[in-house]
Amino acid sequence: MVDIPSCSTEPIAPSGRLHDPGSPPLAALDYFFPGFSMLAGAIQRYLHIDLNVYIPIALLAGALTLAWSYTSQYFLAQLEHHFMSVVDIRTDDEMHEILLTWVASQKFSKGSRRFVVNASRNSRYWYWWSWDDDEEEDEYDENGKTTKKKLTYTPSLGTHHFWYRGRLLQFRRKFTKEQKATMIASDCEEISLSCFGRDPSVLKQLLQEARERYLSKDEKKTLIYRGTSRTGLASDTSWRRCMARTPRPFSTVILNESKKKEIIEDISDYLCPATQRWYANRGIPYRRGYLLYGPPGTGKSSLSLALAGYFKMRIYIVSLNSMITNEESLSTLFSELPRRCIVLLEDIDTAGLTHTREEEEPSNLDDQGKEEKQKSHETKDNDKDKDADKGQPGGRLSLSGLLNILDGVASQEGRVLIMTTNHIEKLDKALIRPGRIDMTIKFGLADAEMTSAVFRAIYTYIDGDDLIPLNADGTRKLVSPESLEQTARKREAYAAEIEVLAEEFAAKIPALEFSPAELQGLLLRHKRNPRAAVENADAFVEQTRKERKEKELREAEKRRKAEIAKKAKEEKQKQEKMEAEAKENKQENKQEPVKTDSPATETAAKKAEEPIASIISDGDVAPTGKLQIETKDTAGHKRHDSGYATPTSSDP
Ligand SMILES: Nc1ncnc2c1ncn2[C@@H]1O[C@H](COP(=O)(O)OP(=O)(O)OP(=O)(O)O)[C@@H](O)[C@H]1O
Repeated sequence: MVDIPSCSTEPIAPSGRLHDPGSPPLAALDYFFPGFSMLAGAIQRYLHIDLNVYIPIALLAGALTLAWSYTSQYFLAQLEHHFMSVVDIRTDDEMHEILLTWVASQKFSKGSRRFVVNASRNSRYWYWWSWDDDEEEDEYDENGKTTKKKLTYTPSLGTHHFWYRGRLLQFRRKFTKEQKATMIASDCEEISLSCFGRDPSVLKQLLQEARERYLSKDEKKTLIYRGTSRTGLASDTSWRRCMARTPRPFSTVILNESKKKEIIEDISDYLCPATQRWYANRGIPYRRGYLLYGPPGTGKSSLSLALAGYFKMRIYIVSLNSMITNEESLSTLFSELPRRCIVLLEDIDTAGLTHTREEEEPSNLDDQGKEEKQKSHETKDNDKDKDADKGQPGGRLSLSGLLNILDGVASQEGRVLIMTTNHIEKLDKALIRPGRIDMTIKFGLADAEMTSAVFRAIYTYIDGDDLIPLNADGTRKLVSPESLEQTARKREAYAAEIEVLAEEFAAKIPALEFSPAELQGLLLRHKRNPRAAVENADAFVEQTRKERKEKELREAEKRRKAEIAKKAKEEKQKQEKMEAEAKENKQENKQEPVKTDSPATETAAKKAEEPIASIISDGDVAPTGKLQIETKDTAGHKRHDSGYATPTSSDP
């Protein structure tokens, strides 16, 4: 008879002996993984594998791996520290963008097995994955349909090696742990470049090359930067490149030609190196300011962009209406400006900057008056600031804050400052005095000349347009392979027709009623059919007037409601005050009854002691039914104790 141990639950040793469940390894494992010894027994019984033998080996292998990982990391860190050169690039520095753009164009990046792909220019960090802007744009076939859109790639997180000028370099991309919790993913990134050897010159060469390529690529573009905050906090503002645009030709801005010439000559003269010396020799701060004012949509921003394109300067835009704009953030932004650039401050009529210094220091007040006025202003300002402070740390920008920034050390000399506003009348004289604003340019609603110019600007044929003259029905058709002569004749006829239509259009649009932007809106609705635009001009005028009237009515209604609410509030406050005073008087009268020979005061004192019900019958009680003391002033107005006068029947 063979004794089969399978019915036993005891683990067995390879020798055929049962495992001792109390053996140290099993006991320890059982402690951490309850039921492990049962599992080990079953494996041994059915698979004939003794875990008792393998576990120590596995543990040893694990320990060795761990030790290797730590030691290799340590040695690599030491190696990097002593025998490698490393350059770290900060996320908020423009170099970050420059390097990633360079990396995106490299072979190793395209051949990377783990990578980031990007197809959209609208991606927040599209420039990380794109080198050639043209590459990115869609291509169109002759029917105007998109045919293809190139994808661009950069290596994903981790370490990547590549050769540069015969040297092995290392590109590392990683997330920083501390930032992960507070920032969005792309902002947590850190990148570094390293090379073997203690001489970092190859890294510097690479960075220099990347920068030069980047700048040469942007040479023909207008770079637009905006003051933004990554976290939405004013304390975290910095300039972010938001766009690289094909420069807007100066001729496309519709403005008085002599004015345009004047601006260009003024800025050219200012930017000339000799002028800088001239300023320096005379100790005059080397800066120049321009104020563009006028109704919305009349071309203020367009002119600023066109100037940036014309003078090949970057434009840095910050809106003073923005929630992130306060003294601290604006000061930081100004301190980060390059030497030569255009700074566009939009909406300078924004709240906080609209009270004038004249209000604070009127010349016709004596010293005491000035002091009182000043005090009342300070209180007002404090209240304003307090209100603003509720919304954001640091509060809103104040006038003196802005002036400090414009004149202070943070303001870069050599920049062209452009301020825009819709309400020049609201601006403090100090803000626009010479030295801060050296030239003021007015933008107005479209007159007949401007209207026809807007029309021509939209419909004039420009080389490179893929559309050619009108069909018989007034629409334009796509280019077909025609003889050059024929095309030229057609273009001539088209240009003549556009001239006539422009005049017709201008005749239909009432002068000084619509902004160029509004007219452009209408024309863009019919961009392939100028005749339709002319035909629809009357309807546009009617419709826009109607909409404006409705808007005005809505706003008037809103104002009326606000007025009523304000009055009701005031009334309530007045009444509360009267009640409180009446109560106070009553208490006083009770405590020390008024003793006087005057019959009027006696009556009043008697009335004060009378029960309220009897007074009500006299009709001399405040609407709440509480007691009021009434006298008459010299003009015959009844005066309640609150001090507010109401007309009596004797009033006219
Ligand atoms: N004088 C102009 N010349 C050429 N285009 C104009 C002109 N005025 C307005 N436009 C067109 O109208 C649009 C809005 O113009 P823009 O942004 O320059 O106006 P704005 O005066 O800066 O307005 P806002 O005060 O609201 O900022 C643009 O697309 C621009 O092309």
